[in-house]
Amino acid sequence: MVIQRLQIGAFRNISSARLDPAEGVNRLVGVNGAGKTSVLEAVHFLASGRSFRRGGPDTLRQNGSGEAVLSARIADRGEHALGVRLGEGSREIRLDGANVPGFSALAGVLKTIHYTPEGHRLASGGPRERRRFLDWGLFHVEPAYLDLARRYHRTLQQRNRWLKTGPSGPDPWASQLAASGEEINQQREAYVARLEGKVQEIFGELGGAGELTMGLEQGWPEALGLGEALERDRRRELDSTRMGPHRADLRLILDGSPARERASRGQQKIIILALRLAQLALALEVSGEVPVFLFDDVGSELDPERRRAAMGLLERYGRQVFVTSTEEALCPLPSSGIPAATFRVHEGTIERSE
Ligand SMILES: Nc1ncnc2c1ncn2[C@@H]1O[C@H](COP(=O)(O)OP(=O)(O)OP(=O)(O)O)[C@@H](O)[C@H]1O
Repeated sequence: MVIQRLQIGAFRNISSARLDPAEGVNRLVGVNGAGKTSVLEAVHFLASGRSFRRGGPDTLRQNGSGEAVLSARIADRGEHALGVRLGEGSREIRLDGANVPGFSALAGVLKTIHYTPEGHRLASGGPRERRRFLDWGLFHVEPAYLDLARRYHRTLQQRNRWLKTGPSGPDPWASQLAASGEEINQQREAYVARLEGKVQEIFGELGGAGELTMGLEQGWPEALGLGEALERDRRRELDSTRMGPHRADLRLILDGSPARERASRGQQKIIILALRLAQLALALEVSGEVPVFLFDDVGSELDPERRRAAMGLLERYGRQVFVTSTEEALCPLPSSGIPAATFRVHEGTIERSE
C-alpha cells in the first residue's frame, strides 16, 4: 500500500503542502514545532477519521477555524483517491470522486500503523487503546472482522437501550450478542497467539530485555460462555452490558508481571514498538498488503543501536514508511535499492530535498 500523493491544506500549522512520497522510506526532518508530526497525523486521519493526538476535531483545523482539507492518492491492488474536508462541526468525505457517508466507507482503502512518543500509553494506559490496537490489527489481516465487530456493537447498543427501559421480561438481545461476542473473542484469541511469537522475536531484535508474553482477557469470566455470563449478570446490570468483548483487555507481561507495573518508560516504548512492528510483519505475512508505517520522532525515542534495529525491521517488513526526526543524522537513509526521499519541514512548509 503506497501513498503516491498527499495534499494538506489548513491543517494544524500547515497552510498548504503537496508531497509525492517515495515508495520506500520517507524522512521528514525539521526543528521542534515545524509540523512533522502533523504530516503523519494527516495520513492517519485520512486512514481512520481520527487523530492519534488528544483534542477534538477543531484542534486540527488551522488556528481552530476555516476548513481543513486532506487528500491522498493511494495505490495498492488498484488506485484510489481519498479526500476529507473538516469544517466547523461538519465533515465531508470523498472516495474516488463521490461523497461517502462516513469513514466506515473508507475502511481498508488506506491502512496505517503508527508509533508515536505517546505510544507507551498502549502499555501504561487503560484497555480501550489495547482493544483498538487488537481490532485494527485483526482487521488488517481479516477484513471480514470489521463487519463482525460492527454487528456486535450495534447489538450492544440496542441491548443497552433496552436495559435503560428497566425491563423485566426475557432478554431479546442476549443470544445474538453472545453469538457475535464469542466469535470476536475467538478471532482475537487466534490473532494474539499469532502475534505473540512475532512480538517476542522483534522485541529481542530491538534489544528488549526480559521475557515478554501476551494474553487476552476476554471481558467475562473465563469459565462461562458469554450467554451464561450475561444471564448471571442480568440482576446486577443497571443500564449497560457489563460482560463481553467490549470489556476485553490485552495483557502484556514482562518477566511474569504486568508490563505497566514492571517495565520502565524506556522498556514500555520498546514493547510497544515491538507490538506495532509485529502487526506490520503479520499483515505482510497474512495478506501481503502492507500498511503504511508512521514513525514519529525516531531520534528521541530510541538510542542509536535500537534505531538501527528498528529501521532494519522496517526495511524487512515495511513497504512505505514515514519517519520524522529533528536531524537527518538521527535517521540514516536505508540501504541501497530501497526508494527513499527526504522532506524538509519548516514552519508548516514542506519541501523535498535532493
Ligand atoms: N490547529 C492549529 N493551528 C495552527 N497551528 C497549530 C495547530 N495545532 C498545532 N499547531 C502548531 O503546529 C506546530 C506543528 O506541530 P507538530 O507537532 O506537527 O511539530 P513537529 O515538527 O512534529 O514538532 P516536534 O519535533 O516538537 O514533535 C506546532 O508549533 C503547534 O503549536
